[in-house]
Amino acid sequence: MFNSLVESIGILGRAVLDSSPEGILLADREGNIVYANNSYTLICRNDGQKRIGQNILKTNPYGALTEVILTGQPVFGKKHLPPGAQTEVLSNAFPIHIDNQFVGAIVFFRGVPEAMNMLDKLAKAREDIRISSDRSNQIGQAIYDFNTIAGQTQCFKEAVTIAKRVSRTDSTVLLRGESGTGKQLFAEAIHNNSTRRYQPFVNVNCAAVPDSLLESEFFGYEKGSFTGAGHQKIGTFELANQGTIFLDEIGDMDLRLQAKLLQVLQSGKFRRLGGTKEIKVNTRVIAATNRNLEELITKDLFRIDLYYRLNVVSIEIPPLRERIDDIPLVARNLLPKISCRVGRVIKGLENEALGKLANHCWPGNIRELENVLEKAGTLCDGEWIKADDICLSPLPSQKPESIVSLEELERSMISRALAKYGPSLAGKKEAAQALGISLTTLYNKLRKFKCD
Ligand SMILES: Nc1ncnc2c1ncn2[C@@H]1O[C@H](COP(=O)(O)OP(=O)(O)OP(=O)(O)O)[C@@H](O)[C@H]1O
Repeated sequence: MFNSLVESIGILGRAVLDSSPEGILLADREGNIVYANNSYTLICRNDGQKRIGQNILKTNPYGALTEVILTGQPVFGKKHLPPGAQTEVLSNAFPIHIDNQFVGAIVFFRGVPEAMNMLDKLAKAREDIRISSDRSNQIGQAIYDFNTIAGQTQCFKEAVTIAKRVSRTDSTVLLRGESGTGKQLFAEAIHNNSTRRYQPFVNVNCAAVPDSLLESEFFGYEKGSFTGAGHQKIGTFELANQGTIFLDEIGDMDLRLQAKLLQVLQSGKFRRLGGTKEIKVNTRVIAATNRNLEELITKDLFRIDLYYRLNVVSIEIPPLRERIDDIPLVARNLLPKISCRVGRVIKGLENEALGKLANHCWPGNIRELENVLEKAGTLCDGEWIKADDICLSPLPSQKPESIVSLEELERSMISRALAKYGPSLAGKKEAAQALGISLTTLYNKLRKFKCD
């Protein structure tokens, strides 16, 4: 068995085994060592040639090779100090079969420090993969550019002109306008028209992330910095480095974080939570709000210094009711999107349908128009939307002289107040105050009208 196994290795087999950086020992089925490669000698600092002919069951009764000889089963990741060796090794050993006959076993091993080093590299590679997949999940895509923003009315064109101008600079921009007017669209278009367009565009909705998590969302954290921080997290400011961060609903940010944000805007530097290293970023900031920041300042809900810092260039996006003439153009622009959503081609709107849209006051702006058209596209039976396909929520301003029920009036005022102040808790508080009712009453009415 001894000689036949040695012969079976052949010249090529020896050359291959000798070139391996792993230590290798081969034993026949009785445990007699028939081969040791060069790396065996280097790793164990023990002459491999002297081991040939020794029986592994006697010389190393607890090693991986012995275990395979005794059980016929492979052994993985066994840590062990071989006899005569000066360092522990980490071994994988396998049985060898020829013509279905168990003829012996082979062990591959590395010195533990070297194996640990490889495990470290593996862990690092895993972490790199996790971080980059985290990044790709968080980095949004800026799709829109100025060609896709529809609007021909004077007030709208003025907003677009300022946005185009500012896109060529690195200035901080504050986009203002009611909910659904297209602030996000403007932010994307500014990024895509800037020299940063091939860099990340990262979108953070300050109202959607709980205050307690917003800080770590912005600045990231180090592993172990708090219970549950099992790994390092890169914050959105760092993810947006060289690119643009879009801080949507900035008026809903909590005061403590406003102070931190101001500090970062002033210095361009921050530390991850639990971190000691200062991280410097070159991130362009575009903020947006549908709240009245000046009013929030008077109520001590928004920092005046942050306001000045953000308000370097302010762009007011007009509500749709102030650009009713744009409705045919905007609706036409929305039709390809609507066609995709409803699953068939909608070619356009009949004139009567357009007239009906022009008589509405659009508290939800273009987002509301988009929803109305989607519903109409679903209901219409041809390729053209008719007036009857259009369902608008009843609003008193549709026809000034028309009389509507008190319930309709109430519903409409609530939806206007929410469109003005936003759907967040802070927005609802303000809406309730403006409507002269308590927050609880507002919630009850929202439940009643099923519009919460
Ligand atoms: N000029 C436009 N042309 C075509 N579609 C538009 C236009 N402006 C906005 N939209 C569409 O209207 C919807 C609302 O736009 P967007 O999200 O940018 O509004 P917003 O002002 O950021 O709203 P919010 O304050 O609620 O976050 C989006 O689906 C957007 O694609």
